[in-house]
Parts: sequence; structure tokens; C-alpha cells
Amino acid sequence: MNKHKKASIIIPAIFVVIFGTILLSYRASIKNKSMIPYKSFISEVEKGNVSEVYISNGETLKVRSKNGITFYTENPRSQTFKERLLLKGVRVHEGGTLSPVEVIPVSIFFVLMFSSIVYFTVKGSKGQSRAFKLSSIEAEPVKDTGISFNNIAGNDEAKESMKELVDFIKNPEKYAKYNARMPRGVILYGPPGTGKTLLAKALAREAGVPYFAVNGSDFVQIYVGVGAGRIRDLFKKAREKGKAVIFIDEIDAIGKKRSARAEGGSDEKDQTLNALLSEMSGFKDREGIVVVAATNRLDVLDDALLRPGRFDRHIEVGLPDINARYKILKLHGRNKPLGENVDLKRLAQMTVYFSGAMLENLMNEAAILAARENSEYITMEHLNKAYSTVLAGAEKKDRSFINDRDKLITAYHEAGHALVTKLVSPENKVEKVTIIPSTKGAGGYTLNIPPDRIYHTRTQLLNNIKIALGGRAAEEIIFGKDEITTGASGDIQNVTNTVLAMIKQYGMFKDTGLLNYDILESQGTVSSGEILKVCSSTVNELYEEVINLLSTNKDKLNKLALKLLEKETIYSDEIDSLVA
Ligand SMILES: Nc1ncnc2c1ncn2[C@@H]1O[C@H](COP(=O)(O)OP(=O)(O)OP(=O)(O)O)[C@@H](O)[C@H]1O
Ligand SMILES: [Zn+2]
Repeated sequence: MNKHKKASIIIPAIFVVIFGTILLSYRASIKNKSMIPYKSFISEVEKGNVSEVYISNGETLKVRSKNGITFYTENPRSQTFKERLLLKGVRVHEGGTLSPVEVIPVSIFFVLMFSSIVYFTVKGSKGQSRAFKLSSIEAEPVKDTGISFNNIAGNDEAKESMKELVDFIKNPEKYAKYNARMPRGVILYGPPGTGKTLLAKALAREAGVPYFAVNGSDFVQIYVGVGAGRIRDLFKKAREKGKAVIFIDEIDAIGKKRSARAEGGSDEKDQTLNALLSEMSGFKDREGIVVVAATNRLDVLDDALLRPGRFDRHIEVGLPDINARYKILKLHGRNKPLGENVDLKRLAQMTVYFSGAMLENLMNEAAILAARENSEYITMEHLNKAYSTVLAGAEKKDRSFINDRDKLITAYHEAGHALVTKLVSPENKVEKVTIIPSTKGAGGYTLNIPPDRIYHTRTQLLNNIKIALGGRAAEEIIFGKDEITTGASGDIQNVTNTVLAMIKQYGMFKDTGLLNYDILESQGTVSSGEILKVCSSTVNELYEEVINLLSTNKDKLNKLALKLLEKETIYSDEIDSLVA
């Protein structure tokens, strides 16, 4: 309540400042434009060129010349001034400080100021101010989004995870009976245009519940408390419907890590975020409300959001690989008259790093071109032209990715990791290797380390280092020492962490002994030189080993890399058969 009172003073104050500034600059601009020195004014009077003068107590006087020009001059404030003018036949007006032109903005200013004060005082005194209700977001539920899972191509893993939620919403009683905790929040993360909104819509439709969509930035307000109020409003509306899917796009607008935020306005954001968290913890398990939030980056979100009972399911929605792109193109070409020469497979090949939205855009642009030409069909030529248009419109950082050499380097780098894994620790399953960039970096491989171990052996840790070095080693073998890239920075970070831990915490090297170096360092009894020597000699030796290993298996490395170039993503079965 206090907060609203505060706002009811702030708002008119803002009006006063804005209109005051406008008025002042308006007046200043008039004066600046047509200010003349007093001396020149007098000489004009002497020449008989002045017809009227408006005398006031202000600093300046308004003057009208015989040929109708208005100008201003300094006010001499002398006793004889008026007489002098009258003798020269000048008409003199007294007390007219404001000219008609000035009266208009001044009166607008006062009317607005007055009415806004009245408005906000009256409304503000009614507790939950109605003035804020005016700005309350239009979170009207959509009964049927019209999007089902069939309207989403690719994204198979994300789709599966979302489908699991359908049953939770439909039959919450079933899970409540077993006292299972309902998932309350899901975060979809990944690059723009990859289908996050589609997934949320499909979830609502498939579960047969209303769909509320809002944007995180709608909650970011200047006035403390408004965002939080809107959150409560939204959840109230959803509860009235019983079950629902609430979709919050751009959750980072309210859910950024508290430390990462600028000082200003964080109070408001904290309140909004807290309101969201407490609304979510307030769900009853039978309720059947699921909140789906979307963001481009998971790592910027506040940890409080990601805890169990809040947004505890995190689903990556990545860029489509060649196969998924083909499916998306087919989906968006379904209701379009495609000519015989249209080769969607080839188009899928050309569109590396395109998002689903870009592919949809591509089909649409081609359709527009065909329509403009009154062509019977959409042809490959239209699609090629549209391809250039869409590419030109894409952000630079997206475009620079589309470079065959980068693709080749990524393919060898990732193939290097996968192959070293298979060679040094065949018991580890390589789930998936891809050259499609994810939020984690340019490419990626998913490794399944057998989880049923409490301890890691020295050999395992050394193997992990070798696997991490495999990317850089493959680059060096194929492209040469001088062509190695920055792509290995994440790997090098992992290597450093592992080898340091082996020395400093696990006492796994003879030269550094069975000592905890964190303790020694805190006592100032050790210099980092010794550690550094052991670190670099260990890693160098391992790197040599990896280079040898990959060199002798270069044929397998080539096979893997080429397959990756062709398919962009390969899965464990194929990986195994390629390295067998
Ligand atoms: N996997 C997909 N299958 C089919 N169409 C897709 C797919 N991904 C994106 N699209 C197309 O792109 C459009 C935009 O997708 P959507 O709004 O779901 O992306 P988003 O991930 O929510 O993006 P943003 O982060 O920008 O909000 C969709 O309306 C659809 O036409
Ligand atoms: Zn790597």
C-alpha cells in the first residue's frame, strides 16, 4: 500500500518535470531564435520600424515590427522607456507577459498537471490503485492454441520431455495418490526461433487446458510493486480456470542472477521474482498448473528459480540438424504449391545453423516471390533467392558460422573427442556427437560416464584429460600446428581443473606428494612454480600420447568427421560401428 502512495506522488511529479521542461525549452527556443540586442532594438525604434512592444517585469520584452516579425530584446526597466516608445508612435501593451502562442502550452501544462494530481490522488487513495489496473497485462487465456506436437518438427528430445508433462496436467490425482511431486515449472532454453513457444502451446493443447502467455519484460516496471502485483494477478486468473499452462517468455527479464544485476531497480525485480517464486511454491499438488518459461541462456538465471519445486526441469531446445531441418522445411512446405525441381533435402544441406523460425521465413519469402511473379509453383529459384534474403537478414554472428571451413574444423574437433573416448575408455558410451552449436559452445559430444562409482581412479582422471585434449589434437593432426583454433578453450579449462585437483587435493603425483596444496598455499609455504611444472609436464605428455593415438587411427578420425559433416549429429550406434 505504501508503495502505491509513493507512486501517486511520483507520477504527477514526473508530469510536472516533463511539461515544465517542455515549456521552458519552448520558451527558450522562441527567445533564442529572435533575440536582438537592446541597442539594435532602439535603432529600429528610431527608424520607425517597430509597431508594438509588450512591456513586462520579465528579463525580456516582446516586440513586433511593422512588417509583422516578432522578436525579443532585453528589458531596460527604465522609467522613461514607455514614454520614449510612445513618442515614436509605438503601441505599448503592459502586463502581457505571455503571448497567445505561449498561453497554449502553459495552459495545457496546468490542465494536465492538475488533472493528473487529482486522478492519482483519488485513485491512489483506494488502496490497490486502479491506475495500475489500467496497465495490468492482458493475460487472457487462449482456449486452444491450435498448435499440437505434430506442428513441431525435430526437437525430438524436447518434445518427449514435454509430452511427459501432459499426463501430469491431465491426471494430477494419479500422481498425488503416490505423493509424487508434480513438476511445477519447466525452463526451455536455447537460441531464438527454435520452437520454445510452440512447445508450450502444444503442451496446453495436448493437455486440453487454457494457455496464458506473458513476456518477462511486461513485469519490469518503474514502480516498485507493480510487477509483483501483475504476477499475483496472472496466477489468480490461472487458478480461476483450474488447470492451465502459463508461458513466460524471456524469463531472464525478471529472473537474472541477483549478483549480475545493476544496482538500480533491483528492488523491483527482486519483488517480482519473489512473487513468482512464492506463487509457484503455493501450488497444491493436485492443481494441474504448469509454468513454462523460456530463455536464450540458462546460466544467467538466478539459482532460486532453478531449485526443486520451482523450475526444476530444464529442457534444451537447440538448433535443428540437417535431418530436423528437412522435416521443418517439409512441414512448412506442406500447404504450399512446390514445383518439381524443389529439392528440400538439398535446401536442408544449405541451411546449416538456421533456426526453425529462419526456415519458416525462408519458405514464406519464396512463396511471396512466387506470388509476385504469378508463378504457378514455388520453384527452387525462388527458394534460392529467398535463401539469400533470409541469410542477409540474419544476425552477423549467425552468418559467420556458415562457413565450410569452420564446419570442417568443428567436425574434426568433435570427432577427436569421440574417438579418443572410444580408444582410451571403451566402457564409456558416447551418446551423441554434433557439430550444431549449443548454448555450451560450437559443437558438442555427450558422454555417458558409468555413474555407479563413488571414486575416480588415477587412470580414469588421466583418461578424462586425454579425452578433453582429443579435440585440439585432431585439429593439429589434420590442419597443422599453425592452424589450431580457439575452439579448445573450454577443454583446456577442464584439463586445468582436473590436473590441479589431482595435484592439490588428491596427491596423485610423486613430485608433489601426498599434500593438500590449498592448505600449504594459505600458509604461504609453497610457490606455484613447482605445481606449474608438474601440471604442464603431465599435460604435455598426455597430449603427445593423444597425438600418437589419433595419428595411428587417422582413418577412423576421417570417417567420423566426414559422417559428422554429412549428418551433423550422429548417435552411439553409428559412432560404435564407425570406430569398430
Ligand atoms: N521445430 C520447429 N518446427 C516447426 N516450426 C518451427 C520450429 N521451430 C521454429 N519454428 C517456426 O518458427 C516460429 C517461431 O518459433 P517459436 O516462437 O516457437 O520460437 P522460440 O524458440 O519461442 O523463439 P524466441 O526465443 O525468439 O521466442 C514458429 O512459429 C514456427 O513457424
Ligand atoms: Zn572440445
